[in-house]
Amino acid sequence: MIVIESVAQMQQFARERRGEIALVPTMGYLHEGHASLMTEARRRAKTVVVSIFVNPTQFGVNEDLDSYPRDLERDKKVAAAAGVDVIFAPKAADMYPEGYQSYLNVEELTTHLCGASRPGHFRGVTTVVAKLFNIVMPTLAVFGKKDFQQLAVIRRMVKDFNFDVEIVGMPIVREADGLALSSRNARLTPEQRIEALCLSRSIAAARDAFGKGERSVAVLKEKALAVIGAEKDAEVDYLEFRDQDSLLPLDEANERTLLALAVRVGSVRLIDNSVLGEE
Ligand SMILES: Nc1ncnc2c1ncn2[C@@H]1O[C@H](COP(=O)(O)OP(=O)(O)OP(=O)(O)O)[C@@H](O)[C@H]1O
Ligand SMILES: CC(C)(CO)[C@@H](O)C(=O)[O-]
Ligand code: BAL
Repeated sequence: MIVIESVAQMQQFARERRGEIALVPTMGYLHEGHASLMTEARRRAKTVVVSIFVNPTQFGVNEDLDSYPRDLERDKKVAAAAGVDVIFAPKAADMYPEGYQSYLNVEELTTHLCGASRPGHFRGVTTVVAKLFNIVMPTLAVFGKKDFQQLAVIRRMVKDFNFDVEIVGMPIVREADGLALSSRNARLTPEQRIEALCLSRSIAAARDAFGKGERSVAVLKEKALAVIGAEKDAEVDYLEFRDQDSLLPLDEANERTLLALAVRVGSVRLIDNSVLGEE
């Protein structure tokens, strides 16, 4: 495994391997969720590139860019164990040099859910992912369904801008107790780590009621919110039942309905989701 920091060197490497590259875009502090994406990339392509870049353009001014966990030495071990060929870890000044002024935006899908809570976030995500596609030149890129809206936005961008990249979505990897793996979990205190279970437990409550035949979104929402309301340090950012394609609100739930939520546990904002009719 090699580590490439320079954009120009990465692009040179990609030119030589074009047609056989799978990309796994990440912000680092790698965990088993990321490893599942790397394993899928390894299965599908001859050359696997993992990008590690805490992208400043997707963070709002009062967000956690500075406190976002980083540890390249640890990341190298996780990536090597998953059979990764290249870690691409560029510097912000190389990705956004002086004079930089170009952005890509998906208009409609980004107005909902995380896009509403984090204005400008998805504009930063699509911009950096488009840049990564041009630098790494992958034939396929693997993303996690934990960031369900991000995956939908990227699929839209690829379609609208005719990127010649296959997008692969992978299931959410969870701890044994149900908490979705996330780099930000590292910032939870032991007490908050227990409270953070309210995300997956609220999903379980809604799924349970749905399984018993409840279809009213108002009732399902009340049941899911009650689980989070019982926690001292947990504050709901949003908890929504949406059409999984348009992300628009619904009154009646069905098998394809997406339950997506973002909850602040102390100062740590966590997300989770589930499609009601899926495992
Ligand atoms: N638990 C998980 N299961 C599957 N995929 C995941 C999981 N966590 C993250 N991913 C995916 O890994 C990719 C990189 O995500 P990122 O580096 O932001 O990790 P993260 O753990 O989601 O961090 P954050 O704390 O910012 O939520 C994304 O495609 C994301 O959906
Ligand atoms: C896709 C991504 C790597 C872009 O910075 C990021 O949003 C993430 O880690 O999900
Ligand atoms: N996984 C999404 C990256 C972010 O929260 O900025």
